[in-house]
Amino acid sequence: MDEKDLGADLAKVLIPEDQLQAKVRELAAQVDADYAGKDLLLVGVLKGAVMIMADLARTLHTPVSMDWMAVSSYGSGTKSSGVVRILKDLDADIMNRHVLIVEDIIDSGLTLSWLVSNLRSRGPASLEICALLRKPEAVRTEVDVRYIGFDIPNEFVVGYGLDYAEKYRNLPFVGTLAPHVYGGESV
Ligand SMILES: O=P(O)(O)OC[C@H]1O[C@H](OP(=O)(O)OP(=O)(O)O)[C@H](O)[C@@H]1O
Ligand code: HPA
Ligand SMILES: [Mg+2]
Repeated sequence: MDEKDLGADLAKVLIPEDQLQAKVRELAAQVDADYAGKDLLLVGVLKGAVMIMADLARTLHTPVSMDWMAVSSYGSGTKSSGVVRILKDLDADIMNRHVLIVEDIIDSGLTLSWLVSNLRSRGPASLEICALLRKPEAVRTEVDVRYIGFDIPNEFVVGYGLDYAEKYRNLPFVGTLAPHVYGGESV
């Protein structure tokens, strides 16, 4: 799918597919350098992180294990409810393991700050974050993010894992949603 197939729902392409893939290679090179010789567990945050998790894991040379957590704070809207719920917990015990959380986006930062304190209490050997996208508001949270793909403007974005009401996750690029699709509600 490319820009010609945007239809009426998407306002514009913010990050085209080739830029996403180039960034994945950059992030993977940094992770490879930092975790050489270590036993690394990637923790993907469902469902948004599915694409970045799959692409990052495939690009890494470091052998990794992969586990998933599902938490939800957005429901079907464009605003964080502020309440984080665990929908699916990790299968793995992360005590004494090197853990890298893989996220699609840090928006308000609520999800990650909650997740970091939750996972830290389980005693990992190390705990770092890799997030593909970060919005300006996230800078205000205390979460220390080791690997960042792109800093983006404060617009609601979809594609490459990111949804609006469970749609658009399968777009291979990141785009902004036309305001009429979500009723012009501010993000
Ligand atoms: O920084 P925050 O404001 O907390 O927002 C970021 C989180 O919100 C989205 O998840 P969502 O709850 O929509 O679940 P999903 O990944 O299944 O779409 C996104 O995937 C992040 O996990
Ligand atoms: O901009 C966004 N798009 C999709 N999901 C999100 N979750 C937090 N922010 C966003
Ligand atoms: Mg979502």
